[in-house]
Amino acid sequence: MQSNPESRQDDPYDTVFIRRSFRSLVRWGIVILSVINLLHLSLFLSYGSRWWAFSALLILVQAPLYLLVINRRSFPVFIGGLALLILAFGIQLSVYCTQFGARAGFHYLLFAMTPLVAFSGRIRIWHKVVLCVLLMLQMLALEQRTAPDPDISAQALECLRLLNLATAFSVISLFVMRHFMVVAGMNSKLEHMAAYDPLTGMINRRRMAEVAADELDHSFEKHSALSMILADIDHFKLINDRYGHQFGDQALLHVSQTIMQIARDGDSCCRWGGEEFLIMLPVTDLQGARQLAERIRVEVSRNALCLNGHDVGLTLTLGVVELQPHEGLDSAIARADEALYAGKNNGRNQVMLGQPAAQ
Ligand SMILES: Nc1nc2c(ncn2[C@@H]2O[C@H](COP(=O)(O)OP(=O)(O)OP(=O)(O)O)[C@@H](O)[C@H]2O)c(=O)[nH]1
Repeated sequence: MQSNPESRQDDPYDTVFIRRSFRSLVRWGIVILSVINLLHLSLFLSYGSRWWAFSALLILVQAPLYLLVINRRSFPVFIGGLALLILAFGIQLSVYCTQFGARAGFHYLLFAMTPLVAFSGRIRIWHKVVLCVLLMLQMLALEQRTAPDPDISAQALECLRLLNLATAFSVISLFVMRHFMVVAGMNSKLEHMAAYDPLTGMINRRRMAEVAADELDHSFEKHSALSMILADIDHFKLINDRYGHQFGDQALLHVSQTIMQIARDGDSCCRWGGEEFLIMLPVTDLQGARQLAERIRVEVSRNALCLNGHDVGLTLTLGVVELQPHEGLDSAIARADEALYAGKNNGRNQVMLGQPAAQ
């Protein structure tokens, strides 16, 4: 069995998707950190504090680490750069808190680290809990800091506190919202993958079972007719063997497109299996379904596929049934299948009507 080298089988929370999402969050975090550092620098400058020099030094030290984390594809380099960055950030906050006291609110920025810990992939859950507890302890320790003689005015301290508080709030909101959007987007992609055939774009067997159950209920409630067509490409194995699987796939696509063009809006077209298609026709009786099946058959047989300048003809055999009152999906499909194979035995390239269900 092939496995993805990037995914770890023993940890369901560690997926390629989570890792990509985490890296993207880290990139966002770096952009935000750069902006905060610049804001701190300009605040120190505007209030005439000599701490602007420390702030500028931090920017110079952190810049190469940003590049290391942003550009590297190798995990050890990425995680090493990130660890150094987090260490530098932790030291930065501790120094600021020691210098200005908790009143300046630098420790609030530690809150903003929690989404990064929570959304990371390779760290196990209990390691994340330990990291969050460590963050909390550091925050509580910094919260106790007092600075009787900060090198800055009370007004500047208040500005710093508001800036740090607003930053922590914004970063958490941004990370959580961004992660929600990524997860929601991924979820709808997965739902689509679970319901559609990637080659033809038709709904798959799994989704068709749900659609058919709804159609059965609806036709039962409204006492309306409901029919189905099971179509199978003739001698498809021969086509694959003679012209190759790629051409076989092209043939499947061609037939599926013909079916979808001819079917009406309310009809449901499904790739039922390898070279089999199931079409559900609400409010359609047996004769209506037979006519539609005949149109599909004629259209497919008329339009040959071109391969290296040669025309390769395709034909379909189709089994058609109208569902009988209280008949289940399995029974109707079994009747359509019988009709289809009767058509195969009768020479193929034809539409066969199913026998009525045994009462
Ligand atoms: N290219 C391609 N071939 C497929 C796909 N799915 C199934 N097949 C092939 O379809 C062929 C079906 O062959 P059979 O079931 O023997 O039927 P047939 O050759 O069409 O014969 P009749 O149905 O009796 O006319 C097999 O060779 C499968 O490998 C697919 O997605 N792409």
